[in-house]
Amino acid sequence: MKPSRGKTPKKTPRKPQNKDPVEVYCRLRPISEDLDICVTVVNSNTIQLKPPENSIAVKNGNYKETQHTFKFVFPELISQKALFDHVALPLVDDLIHGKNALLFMYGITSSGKTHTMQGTPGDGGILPRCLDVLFNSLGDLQARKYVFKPDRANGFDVQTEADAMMDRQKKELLAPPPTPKSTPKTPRRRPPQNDIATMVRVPDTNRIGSVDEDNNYSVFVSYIEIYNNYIYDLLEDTQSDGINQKPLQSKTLREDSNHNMYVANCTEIETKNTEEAYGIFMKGQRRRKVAHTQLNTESSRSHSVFNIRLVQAPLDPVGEEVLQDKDQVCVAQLSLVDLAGSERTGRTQNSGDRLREAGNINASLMTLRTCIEVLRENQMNNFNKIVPYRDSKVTHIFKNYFDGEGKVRMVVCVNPQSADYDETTHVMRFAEVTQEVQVARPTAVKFDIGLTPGRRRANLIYKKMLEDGAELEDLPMETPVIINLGPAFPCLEINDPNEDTTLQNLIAFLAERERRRHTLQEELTRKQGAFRAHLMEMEREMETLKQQNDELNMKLSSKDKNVQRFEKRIKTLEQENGMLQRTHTAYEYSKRELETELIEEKTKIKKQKHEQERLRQALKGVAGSEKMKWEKECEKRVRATQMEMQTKIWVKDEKLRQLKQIVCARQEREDKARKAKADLNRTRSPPPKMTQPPVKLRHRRSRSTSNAWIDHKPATTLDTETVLQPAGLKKKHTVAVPTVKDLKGTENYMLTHQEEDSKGELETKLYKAEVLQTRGGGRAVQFTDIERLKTERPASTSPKDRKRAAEEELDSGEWTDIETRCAVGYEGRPGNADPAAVHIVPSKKMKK
Ligand SMILES: Nc1ncnc2c1ncn2[C@@H]1O[C@H](COP(=O)(O)OP(=O)(O)OP(=O)(O)O)[C@@H](O)[C@H]1O
Repeated sequence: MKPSRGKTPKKTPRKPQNKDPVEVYCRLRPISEDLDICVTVVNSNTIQLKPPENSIAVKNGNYKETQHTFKFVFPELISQKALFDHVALPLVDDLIHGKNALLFMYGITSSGKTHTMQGTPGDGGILPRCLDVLFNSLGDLQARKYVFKPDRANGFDVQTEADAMMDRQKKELLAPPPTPKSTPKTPRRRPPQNDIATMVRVPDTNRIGSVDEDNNYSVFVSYIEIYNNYIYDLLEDTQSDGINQKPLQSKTLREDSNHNMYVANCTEIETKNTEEAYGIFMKGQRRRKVAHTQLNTESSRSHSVFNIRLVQAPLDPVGEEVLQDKDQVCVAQLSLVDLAGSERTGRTQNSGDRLREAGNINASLMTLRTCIEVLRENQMNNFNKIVPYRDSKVTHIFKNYFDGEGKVRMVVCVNPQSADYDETTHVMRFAEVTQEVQVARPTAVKFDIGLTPGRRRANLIYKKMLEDGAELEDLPMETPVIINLGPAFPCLEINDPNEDTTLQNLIAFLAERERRRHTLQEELTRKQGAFRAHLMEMEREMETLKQQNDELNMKLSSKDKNVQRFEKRIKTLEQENGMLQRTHTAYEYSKRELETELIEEKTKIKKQKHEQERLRQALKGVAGSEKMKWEKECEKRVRATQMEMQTKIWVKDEKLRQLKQIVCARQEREDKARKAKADLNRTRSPPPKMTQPPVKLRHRRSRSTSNAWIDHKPATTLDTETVLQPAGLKKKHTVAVPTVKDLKGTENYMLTHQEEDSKGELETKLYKAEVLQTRGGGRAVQFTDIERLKTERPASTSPKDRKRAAEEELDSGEWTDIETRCAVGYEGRPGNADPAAVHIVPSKKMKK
């Protein structure tokens, strides 16, 4: 009989087969002591459910306690190992013997399904233990990597060790350089505290003893999840856009040539030890969709399926390599399924995505229940109803386990708390129905193709002897293990004396053996000869190769030297580069500092300029206002002085007027006498002492310009009827009050002043002056001479008296007053009638 090929659940076991029921185990999870429980363990197979007061059952009047029986009941405190040994270890054994198996966790949310499947680092669940036991059992019976290659149609190709080595080298060359691990942040990732792959794992030390040593094995794993009724490959290498990994694309289900369902283009990774396989599982686990719900902090939102496929094929007759025959490749599969927990949305209070997920989870679990129920009905009543596997991906993918052959086991996880009672009763009902479904018993793989058992061991011994330096001649030529005489003896039991078929069969069998033995012996002899020749040829080749090897070694060492030289050079260049970079950085730094300083200086200058401008404006304002103030003050003072002068002049005019009256009266009396004595005595008045010119000489008007002069005669001046004119001046312009305008056209000036002396005589004084141009364009009057005319009564006046009187007057304050006045010059401004400035020539008195 040919071994099963592609033994993943087969749809068509055509001959009548033995069937086994689905085995259902029940596991209770431990809960807090202060919570009410509704489940009690009756015995190792039975649990009892008691409806709590607030359950729907009680509200509906159903107070009945119910008992449920399972293959085995694991109480709360059962260890992971005990559960594994009981439930999953036989499945690993089956896997090694080429039998398919399906193990799934079922239960409501937060009942301990994931815990049972995955466990904790120190106390692994079913999955890591399955891997441990599998690899412990296979040991060095594993084929080299890539000897078995997935053929992309759910089967496997086999290739020689040499080809496999080529593939390995290619993979190593193409492998990207190791990059720092950056796991994208996606909602699929579990919190790091649960990343148990990073923690210490305690492996299971169990191993299956009955592994066929004349086969080679390879383990392939794949990990998928069914989320919202879409299949995702959790091991798929997604491309990254630099920040995030691209989301996973959903996969489709296909049927292979043996009518087995498989996920198309699903990543299947060949692994050689538990750590590698477990690492792959954890990689997928991080991508699995989990979420926080009211009832479980890390609730699985999808069904997950971890597939372990064990590929095996017999060794060739010499026990060296895998037999190069695809037909002899056997594939068995163990599917470990962690179903998402059913949940009542009323209790979880989910909304949005969680609600949609819950809906899909419940719908797929409902389809599973329906399928199981229809199957059971079909089997019990011999119906042929269509099982709605296709209604959900989770049932579609496992269709072959129920329709084909394989062992199916289920662990029903139960949370014994009273709050879960109503949902737990549903689970119990489903579990009981499932136990009634029968699945075809799988058959163990058997490679009965006439190859001698033990050939691997013989080959190893042979190699060992060669390694130990045994001579070719000493080697046992008749290696008993590499040939055999065909299949085992047929059944020799004879129950009926007349039955001769058995003997005939035996005769035929022995004849066949005889013939085979003969052929084999001939073949052996021929092979020995060929082998010797081959060995000799190999020796020669080996010599040649040794020589070539020496040459290559020489070349290699010279290349090594070159490489070392280049490495040194690279090192030096790197150091130089480093130095340059440091210098560059330092320069960059100082450049930045200087730039900052420059900006600061610029800002300072700008500020200073601004400040200066502000001060200039302020000073301008202050100067303007000061100037105006002083102008006003000057104006005020000038006006005051004018007023004073005006008053004095008025007083004097008044006096003169009174004097005139007196003089007129006297004139009338002394008319005749005065006319006779009309001779005027002229006394030269003492010339004013010039001290310092009030204006700079360069401002003197040129004497050649004009000879015109101003005769300043106040209106009160009395006519003395004497001729008293300044010498040398011709053009005369008489004014009562001179203005700057009057002064402009002239160089000379004369002021006529009259007053009455103590004796009542009228004295007329002529103050002569020069008109000078001032710096500001005005005019200054500088007195240069005084002439005095005294009109006296002839009777009372002697020349002696007149001289004395004149001297007295010279010394009197009156004179001083006039002198002081003569030293004052008025400076006029163009367009301004009043003098703008006064120049004072210090008098004798002042000097003193
Ligand atoms: N046998 C057990 N011993 C100790 N803790 C357990 C056990 N079973 C479950 N738990 C704890 O109960 C919590 C819920 O368990 P778990 O996540 O396995 O539930 P679940 O059935 O997978 O839920 P869901 O369907 O929502 O994913 C976890 O914190 C887990 O550690």
